[in-house]
Amino acid sequence: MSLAKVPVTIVTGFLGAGKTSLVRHLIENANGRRLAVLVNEFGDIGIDGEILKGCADPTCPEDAIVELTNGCLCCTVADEFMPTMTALLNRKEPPEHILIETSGLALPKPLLKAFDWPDLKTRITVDGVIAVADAEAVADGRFAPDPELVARQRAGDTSIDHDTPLGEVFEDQVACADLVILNKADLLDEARLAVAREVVLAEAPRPIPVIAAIEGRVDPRVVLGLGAAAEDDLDARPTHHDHGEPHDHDDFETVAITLPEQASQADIVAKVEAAARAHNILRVKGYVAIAGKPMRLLVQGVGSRVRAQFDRPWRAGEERLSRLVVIGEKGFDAAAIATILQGA
Ligand SMILES: Nc1nc2c(ncn2[C@@H]2O[C@H](COP(=O)(O)OP(=O)(O)OP(=O)(O)O)[C@@H](O)[C@H]2O)c(=O)[nH]1
Repeated sequence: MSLAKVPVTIVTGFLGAGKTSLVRHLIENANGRRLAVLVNEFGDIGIDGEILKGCADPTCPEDAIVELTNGCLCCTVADEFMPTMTALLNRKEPPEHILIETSGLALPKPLLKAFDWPDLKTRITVDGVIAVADAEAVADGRFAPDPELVARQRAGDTSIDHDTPLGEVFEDQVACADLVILNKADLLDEARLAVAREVVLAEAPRPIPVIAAIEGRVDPRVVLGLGAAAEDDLDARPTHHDHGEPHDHDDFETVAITLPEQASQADIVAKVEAAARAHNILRVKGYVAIAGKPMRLLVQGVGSRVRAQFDRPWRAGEERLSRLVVIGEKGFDAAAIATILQGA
């Protein structure tokens, strides 16, 4: 057995920023390197795992893509995370690199701490923490209330205060990162991209590279092999929960809404857009059955931007079930959203 530790890359980033797109790109461009992927999502519908299994190949076979949907990885370390990691490491052909996609609501630091456990530390090293950010959302000030203020504060070197749950999650993710990817660069011009970059740099507690990307397309050599050994470097990665406060998941709410078969792709996209305009929805994703279509439709919304594509045929015997997971800040009006989505 080799004594070399297996490198692990943790991919963090807010809901809908492009983590799955990045992981998918890394699988597709593995250059023969044997990969394993662990995906964590809140909610019982594992959509990211489904998407990623769709691009499984010999270097990253389907059974090396594992999904844990039972909540926060770091809260299930003993019961789920450790056994899963051990099983991946004990595969007959062990992975040469492991990618972990965290839930968009997860704080990466508590997970990072799990790698400091003796059981894992002897076998694994955290090669790097990659934070994927939605460049448009960052430039729009959806995480930092006022990007210009942030830039001014940065110039004055005062620390920036966040009191929104969104801001806190974003701040913790950037604070933990070895590299930030400003994804969705296609949606911004150079000037707004520069604003987004400023916001990220203002958040980062230490100098880190910030690179722009579209659909997570970044050269794997830039993302993998950072050699950060992040598990030995926890103090450089501050979090809102360093002082003993437990983190909870109460700031956000997830509901799964079952829908009847939809008349057309345009129909369901229009409904999701309408719901997102009327309510403060952070993320929508799921599969939908369209009348007369043998393929299932993958529907994804981030804020009010909605995308849909047919991904694969419904399998023989598989129920043509349409279900969308909707995530919002706590207290959002799930019933009203369901009414819009279920509307005829
Ligand atoms: N315009 C644009 N859309 C993108 C880009 N990258 C991803 N998307 C879309 O953004 C949505 C979210 O992408 P994902 O890769 O699933 O994001 P994620 O961070 O994994 O999402 P969660 O796992 O739900 O947090 C999808 O509809 C993607 O097609 C990009 O570079 N440009």
